[in-house]
Amino acid sequence: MSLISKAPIFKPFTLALIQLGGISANKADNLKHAREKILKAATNPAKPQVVVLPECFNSPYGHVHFPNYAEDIEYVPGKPYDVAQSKSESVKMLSSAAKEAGVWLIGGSIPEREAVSDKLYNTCTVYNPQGDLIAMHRKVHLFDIDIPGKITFKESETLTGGTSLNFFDTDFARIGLGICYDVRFPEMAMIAARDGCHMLIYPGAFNLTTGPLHWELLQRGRALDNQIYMSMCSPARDMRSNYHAWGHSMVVDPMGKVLSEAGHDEEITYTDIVPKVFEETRAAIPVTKQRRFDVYPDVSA
Ligand SMILES: NC(=O)CC(=O)C(=O)O
Repeated sequence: MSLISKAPIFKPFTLALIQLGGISANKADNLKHAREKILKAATNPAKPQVVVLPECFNSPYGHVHFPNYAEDIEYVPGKPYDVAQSKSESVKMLSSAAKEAGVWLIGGSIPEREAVSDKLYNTCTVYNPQGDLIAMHRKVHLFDIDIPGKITFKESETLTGGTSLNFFDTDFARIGLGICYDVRFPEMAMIAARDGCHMLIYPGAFNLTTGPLHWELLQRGRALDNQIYMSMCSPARDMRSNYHAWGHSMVVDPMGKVLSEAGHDEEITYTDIVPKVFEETRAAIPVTKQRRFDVYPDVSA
């Protein structure tokens, strides 16, 4: 018997992706700017129910910065979390912004320091419209790449990979979480889909080498393989920073069609998520019912 609870009935909703610009070395400025954009997104005539920030929105992106910006969150899954007692100023801001805006908020990611182990993680926190912290995801797969002459990046110099897969339920959908490089690991998306997720949302920050080649391809691949909605939310590109984010925050439908795509400057996109497409795709191309676990193993089992 599966321990996974029944997913909520999938209903239409609107998703806002905040492709945040101007992320600087000043954390207070980053938090203030993110808060303004959350409230701006929520008051848009599109009336989004879910608002998303990008990966590493409160600090410059780079392993050397993580220790200096890391915050102690102390969230225990399944246990109530008292935001008023939180040691994390980013959690406090995100919680109050979600409450004021009255939206589900996927708070991008921030560097986290777990006090008991002194380990650092790249961590996404999620809030309901009452401002409660209801889910957390620590980037499972660390971004360690070396493309000669192009880009070398080693998150594992300072970070530890998370050890759990995570999703959360709203009143209208089950949403799976990942962060950036996690999208390269199809098993994670496959397991989320088999666990009943209707959509995957990954804050991310691809770069000018992998972005043009892989950003869209990976999202369309994950969407199509699993017949699921898929979205990634990037920071805006800043050529004065050390890491040049690709931008192009995106939403893809279960047929693999790109529904919205930002440019590379600061921008907020609004996209309607429609259950009909999810259901029609699965009915028309019944791969979800044609798996041959007598021939190959079920990685989600
Ligand atoms: N920044 C990341 O985690 C991932 C990335 O840029 C890539 O996979 O390419």
